[in-house]
Amino acid sequence: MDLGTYEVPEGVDILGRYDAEFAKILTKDALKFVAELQREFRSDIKHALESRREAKKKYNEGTLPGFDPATSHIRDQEWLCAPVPPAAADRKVEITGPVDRKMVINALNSAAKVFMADLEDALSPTWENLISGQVNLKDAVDGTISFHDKVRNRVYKLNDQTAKLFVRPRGWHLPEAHILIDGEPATGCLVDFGLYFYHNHSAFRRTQGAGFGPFFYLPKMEHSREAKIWNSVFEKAEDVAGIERGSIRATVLIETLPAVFQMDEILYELKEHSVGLNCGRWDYIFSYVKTFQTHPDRLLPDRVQVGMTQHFMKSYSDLLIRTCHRRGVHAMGGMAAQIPIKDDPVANEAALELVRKDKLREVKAGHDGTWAAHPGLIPSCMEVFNNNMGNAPNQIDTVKRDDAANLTEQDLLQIPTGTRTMEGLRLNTRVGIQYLAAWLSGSGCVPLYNLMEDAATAEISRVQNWQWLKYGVELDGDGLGEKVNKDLFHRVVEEEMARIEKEVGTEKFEKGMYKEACKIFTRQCTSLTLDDFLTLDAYNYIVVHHPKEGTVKASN
Ligand SMILES: CC(=O)SCCNC(=O)CCNC(=O)[C@H](O)C(C)(C)COP(=O)(O)OP(=O)(O)OC[C@H]1O[C@@H](n2cnc3c(N)ncnc32)[C@H](O)[C@@H]1OP(=O)(O)O
Ligand SMILES: O=CC(=O)O
Ligand SMILES: [Mg+2]
Repeated sequence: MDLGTYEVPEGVDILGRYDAEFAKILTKDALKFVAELQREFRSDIKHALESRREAKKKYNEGTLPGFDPATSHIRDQEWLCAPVPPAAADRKVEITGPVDRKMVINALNSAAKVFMADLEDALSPTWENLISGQVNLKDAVDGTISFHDKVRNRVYKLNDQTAKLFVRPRGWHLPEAHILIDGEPATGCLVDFGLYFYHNHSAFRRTQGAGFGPFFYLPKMEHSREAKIWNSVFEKAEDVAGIERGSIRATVLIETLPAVFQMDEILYELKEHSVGLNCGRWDYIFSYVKTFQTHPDRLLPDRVQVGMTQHFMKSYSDLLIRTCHRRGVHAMGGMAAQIPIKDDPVANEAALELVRKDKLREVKAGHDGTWAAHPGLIPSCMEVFNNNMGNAPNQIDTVKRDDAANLTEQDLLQIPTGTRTMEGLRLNTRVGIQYLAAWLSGSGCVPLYNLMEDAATAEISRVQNWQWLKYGVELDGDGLGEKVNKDLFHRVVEEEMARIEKEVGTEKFEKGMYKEACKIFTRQCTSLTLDDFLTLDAYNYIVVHHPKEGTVKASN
């Protein structure tokens, strides 16, 4: 093999930068496994994405999402998912975060029960982030990961006790443009899953999973047919690795509006591989707007007013708990957006109190665990769950929530109450542009105005602006009564860009990607038809091909 080139199997091309560390992940055999997954499942994935487009067309024509009469037998009959593996029984608090080396160590050491290593909402999917992330995950599973912060002369290493690792690959819609398989970009999540599984299944099962694993989180699905593909991917991976059926376990995020009507069906498809569902509340709100993009009677109030106590959000969480516990698996809660505020103890305590309140609501409702965005939140979240669950690892058998069986389609779709304001429009714009600027620079999760912002929260800002513009809504909550139109929006964009420059400083503003972000965000908010995802268009700006380094073909 030439120095500086990846050795690839037939039909695979690598267009990303060569790096000797990356080559330990992008081995010929690992790439062969990814290519096999791609070839076996590409037509199913294509069909699933086409079905999403057909469903969107129906919703745009006025149909409301709902339970599918054709699968009522799955909802009505009694059946159980495979028993929860002992290694994943206690998931009271799960920390999430991108796969940055230092953060992986900090998350594993955080005293959370689980670390969800995120290749999705919290990660900008640059080649560097993704493949160095795979290096970090492998070193983490091997137990050898370390990091030397030279500026602070601090060495990071794993504690004796660490959180259990779950990995969240990208959603089905995202391509991996640096890896071509038979001339086409690979499916991002198959690259993420395939590389991680290939390199880590054996060590994970030995050291973390007590014979089970690896463990995954599966994002942004809209229908059980997508869960069926994942189940087949898992079966194929188990066969290739020669491990028992049901070794791999996954928690599916219920974070699209169509999927809330498919929770039993999704668990059914993944019956042998399931370890529960999770309330991905931020994408869920995004999906509510997206699903009802052409329904002016279902506009949301300001983003900050759409909390978990709104009837449609509470109904979604209650039904998720009931469904999971009926099927014998975890019902995981979601992410509070507040993070520690370093320089203001009073504001910090107020933020912590909001997190505690959110977690108390979750545990009392019957959730078995929750998400935390930052290590500083783990003690408070853990305290709330321990105080309310005692020594039990979960509430699967104790809080059945049969009362939620009566929740209807109307409950799940009920329009949230609240108002729309100029400040809501401004905040959407300011946050959307700053988040996108960070994402284009390689950071997929950032603190903005003392809240965590990631791809899911930024999506809410984008689609809400788009919808308010499309319907010229009246901003009725601040007494100003302005109607949103293009002139107003362009003025807001200009003023918010000036505010951002003032806040971050001219030097950072000029060096950063703010102007590019503003262009993309403004285009997406004002386009005739709504883009499905902010990150699909933005992805084109972070793809960096290195054709000169190329790849060297090797025989199979
Ligand atoms: C909608 C959804 O999908 S939610 C799931 C996706 N979102 C996430 O995963 C959020 C992850 N969280 C984060 O990325 C960060 O906490 C942010 C961006 C929100 C805040 O970041 P910052 O303000 O830079 O954090 P801060 O400076 O307070 O960090 C302090 C320390 O905690 C560490 N830290 C902060 N968050 C995390 C985390 N989630 N995992 C591991 N370590 C973390 C930092 O690395 C830093 O470590 P150090 O003291 O050793 O240097
Ligand atoms: O992925 C989680 C969400 O809230 O979105
Ligand atoms: Mg999400």
